[in-house]
Amino acid sequence: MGKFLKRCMTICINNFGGSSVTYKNKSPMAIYTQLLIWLPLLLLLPLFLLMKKKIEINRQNRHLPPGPPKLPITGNLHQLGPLLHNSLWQLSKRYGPVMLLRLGAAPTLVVSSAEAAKEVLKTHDLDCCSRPPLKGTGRLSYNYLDIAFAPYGDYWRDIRKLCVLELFTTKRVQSFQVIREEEVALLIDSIARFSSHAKLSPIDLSEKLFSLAASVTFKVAFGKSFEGSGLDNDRFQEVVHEAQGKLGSFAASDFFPRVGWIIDRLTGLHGRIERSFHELDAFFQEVIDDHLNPQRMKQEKEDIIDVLLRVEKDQIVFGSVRLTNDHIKATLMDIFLAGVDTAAITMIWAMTELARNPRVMKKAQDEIRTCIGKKGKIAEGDIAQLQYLKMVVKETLRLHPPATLLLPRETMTHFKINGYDIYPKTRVQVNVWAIGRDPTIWEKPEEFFPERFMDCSIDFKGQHFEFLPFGSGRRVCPAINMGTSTVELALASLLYHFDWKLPDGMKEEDTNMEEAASLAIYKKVALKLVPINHQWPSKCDMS
Ligand code: HEM
Repeated sequence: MGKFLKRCMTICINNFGGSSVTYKNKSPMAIYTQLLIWLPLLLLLPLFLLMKKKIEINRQNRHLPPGPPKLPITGNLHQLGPLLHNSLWQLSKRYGPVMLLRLGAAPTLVVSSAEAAKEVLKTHDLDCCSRPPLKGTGRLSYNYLDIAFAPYGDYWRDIRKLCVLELFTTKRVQSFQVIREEEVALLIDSIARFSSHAKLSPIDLSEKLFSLAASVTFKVAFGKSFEGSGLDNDRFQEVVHEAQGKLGSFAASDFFPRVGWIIDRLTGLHGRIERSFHELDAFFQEVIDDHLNPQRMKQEKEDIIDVLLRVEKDQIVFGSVRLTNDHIKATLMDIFLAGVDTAAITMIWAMTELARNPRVMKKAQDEIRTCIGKKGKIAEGDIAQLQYLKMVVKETLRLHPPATLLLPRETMTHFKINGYDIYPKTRVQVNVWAIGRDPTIWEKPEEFFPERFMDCSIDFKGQHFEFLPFGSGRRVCPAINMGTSTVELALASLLYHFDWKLPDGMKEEDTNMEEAASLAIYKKVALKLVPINHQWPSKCDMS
């Protein structure tokens, strides 16, 4: 510091014309002006240097989580493949369960163990329960008016409370039971017709189950089926799919905030997101207008639009939220984007695992057929008895959670995990897919073995950090009951009514298990199985 002051004095003296010759030649006014310029600098410089020194010391003291070496601009992006959860899993084996990457300009914390997940989602839930502002999510959520992508704050708390109290209560979910039973019955009928006409031909179950999830959601949200809606069913499903694809695709502006938007325009992503947004917006506006039409036939039960319009009309203010049409559309967007694929993907993986594990398939069918008998139809009230089926669903979600990395979170404060410093504005990804395969938690983790959940208290409500298909903490999925109700009823009915065979010549071990990425991770190759109408043994066979 002494040396520094001496240098400053020298500079000053030189500038004021320290040599007697120059000094003498200067007017008092010029000297005064020079003083005015340099004196504050002279006084501030030590302060500036002190601060610089402090920042350097702080930087040296920062204890950041380990992570792979980075390239100058792109950071770690080059180390990631199309299946992000898998690339991150491989990297975590090398760098540990708490790992820091830089994806473009975005520091990203990746958590891959149950203990670290508990730190993030429970101990530090409040420090990191915001969402990063991303290109696709911003546009499709009407500028974050939804629940899933809104940043943490009063607005998100109020809109989430409103939806939990009005849309996702047990009572409301039960009120949609009839819809689920009707749609599942239609699916079973269509498969039964197919199997009696095209004997021993495979059916595309992936397509059937996506349609089922979309039809249930459509009816729950809009109060009528595709057929009666006058909307183009195929186009609607396509648009929902496309929107999910856009949310799952790489947007340069999410990683390079200053220049990324140029790349997104050049690659056409910007235009594709806009198109998806406008098509879905037009669908939603059409059904809202239809609900507002005074000539519309009064429905017996309220659908989701009825509920939201009622809240809008009554001007019920939940905290800061006063609903408008954009809030209703953003909520509908969440229900379609978060609800359709997740349920369909779970059913498809469950049927895939059962097809390549005939022992498990038979055990599940025996349970269902014994409990239901020859009643001919499964009602939602029957599901509570089907304990093995529930274990099958859990085992499916352990190995194939649709949201492999949950939804991205963003930190809001500085805190420590395992002694590592985590700074504000860091993205957080919890790799629940990797945790579900952790050999220190799960014996023979790659094996599909539902019995592991027998006499075991582990469930998926967010309290067991080794099993988090619905997330945990403040941002946990608010619609767990709604999601699992469709999955359980559909699976029970498929297993009750049909025996399922692999297509001719195919062995269990040939089943394709490849994954593909969208907003959720789905089965890449469509699941095709042969349905055979179940023949109940005659009385004498049974004896
Ligand atoms: C099997 C079905 C489902 C699965 C596996 C699933 C999974 C998830 C996951 C992992 C999250 C993120 C949690 C986190 O960030 O910690 C989430 C959030 C969410 N889910 Fe689900 N979900 C399912 C069904 C549904 C359904 C049917 C709906 C709506 C009808 C829905 C609506 C939401 C919403 C609105 C959020 C955002 C919550 C927030 O950020 O506050 N989900 N879900």
